[in-house]
Amino acid sequence: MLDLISLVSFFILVIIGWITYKIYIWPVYITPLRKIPGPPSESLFYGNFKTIMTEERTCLKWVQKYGNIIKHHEILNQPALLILDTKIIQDILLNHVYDFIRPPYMLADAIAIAGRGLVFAEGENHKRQRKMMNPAFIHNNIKEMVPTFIRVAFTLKSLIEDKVNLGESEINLTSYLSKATLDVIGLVGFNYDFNSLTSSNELAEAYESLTNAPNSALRIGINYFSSFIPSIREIPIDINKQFKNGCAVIDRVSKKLVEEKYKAAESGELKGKDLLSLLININKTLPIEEKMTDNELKYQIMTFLLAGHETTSITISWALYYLSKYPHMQDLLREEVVKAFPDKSKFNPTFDEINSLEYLNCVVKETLRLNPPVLVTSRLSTKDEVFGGYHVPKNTVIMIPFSILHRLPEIWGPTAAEFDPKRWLDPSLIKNVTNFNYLPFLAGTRACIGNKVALTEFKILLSMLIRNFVFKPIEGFNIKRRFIPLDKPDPYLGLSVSKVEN
Ligand code: HEM
Repeated sequence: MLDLISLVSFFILVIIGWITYKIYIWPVYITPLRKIPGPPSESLFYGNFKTIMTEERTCLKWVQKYGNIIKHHEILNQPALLILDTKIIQDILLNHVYDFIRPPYMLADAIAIAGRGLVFAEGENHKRQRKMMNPAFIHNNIKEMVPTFIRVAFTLKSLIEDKVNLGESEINLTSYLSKATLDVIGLVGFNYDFNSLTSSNELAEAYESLTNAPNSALRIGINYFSSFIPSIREIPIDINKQFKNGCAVIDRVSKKLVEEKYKAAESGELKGKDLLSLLININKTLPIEEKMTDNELKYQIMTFLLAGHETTSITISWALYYLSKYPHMQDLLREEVVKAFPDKSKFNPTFDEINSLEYLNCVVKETLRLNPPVLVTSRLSTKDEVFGGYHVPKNTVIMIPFSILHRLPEIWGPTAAEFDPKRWLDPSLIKNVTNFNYLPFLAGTRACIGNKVALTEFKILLSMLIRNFVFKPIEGFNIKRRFIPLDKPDPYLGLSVSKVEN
């Protein structure tokens, strides 16, 4: 009996020792990264992760104190690097892009939802998919999407107008904007009409349940550990059941969409200008070794949804938030839009017309500077590296924090923290801005493939709203930021809305 107790005690001591070594002794005293300056860890569980995601001011102080290469601690206290040095960023994102992969944590669920489409493909697989997909995103194809953006913008405008006409002036715009951009990406991405602005839909519901469930500790824990212990997803609890049901709906609907398009392509009838039709038509012309598989094509559907839906609606939300806070900027933008499109019932801009509006362009750039929906990107080094004279071993997690780079006073001046669209017209400031210190769409080989789609869609939806409505903050309604997984207004963007009378 005593022996059994000793054995169990010994076993427990070994486990405690191993955990202590992994999350305390190694990260603090042994890792080669300990020689790199940085803040002390704030928690054995979160490390400095929460601060990095939510406290830009503290991070800016770290940059002043420790420089552009900062050691910090990730979840479970694991040592990692924050990189703000633009030369090193260029190496990671461009010159040696395939030496840095996405870290495995949090990846299993994302891959279960979106598969190894473009966002989650690595190495040669990514190279092949990207080469094949680039032609679908050329200028001329995006021009063809403009009528769809305008059509959805009119539906959005009518629904908000109906509310205002009913005397409901305080409106939750998050829900409208999210539905509008979902409808847009469904139509331009794979010619699928979610119609979510006006009805419910099983794919929209599955997608919503997977991406917008509340951030409980259990959900985050399962999400994190499922990358290392996949069987966690097999435990029969509600969170896992919902997850599996959601993935099953996405799989079934995406498969059907690809099959239908394949059939149309075989009989030579696939004339659609949506991205999936373009991809299938491009795929037909490629040699076998460059072709996308059926599964890869199916994965792109969810990839477009995940990458292109909320990112765009959140950007419009923040723009409206700032414009409601600063009415003179809202007036300036409205003047520009009214001047370009005097008759609001015939708002029908072309791609070139909408992109020629100077102040609108400044508003989108400034919104994406202060509130890039993707706050940070992470990579894992697959080789030993030397950064700024420091040895960085293989398997180091590296974070590039866009929101901090976008607020550095040495680039953006003393008003870096303020929303000021006109800064983009100041040549002395703009000369400091490069592809590797202003990164709302990333840069280099893995930069956002949909950035022109997003910018044009943003401009058309925002112009439609500003042309038709006046937005003001609701007294006493406090809007905060929810940082994870994307930086969005919390609890939602609620604004007081009235009609522009003439
Ligand atoms: C304002 C809207 C958008 C923002 C701010 C944005 C931002 C980004 C960022 C930062 C990345 C790089 C992520 C990383 O590697 O960690 C990215 C990648 C990507 N985005 Fe976007 N995006 C937006 C809209 C869109 C749209 C509309 C689409 C599709 C039509 C799209 C498709 C993609 C894809 C496929 C990738 C992966 C590219 C690759 O790895 O080669 N995005 N986006």
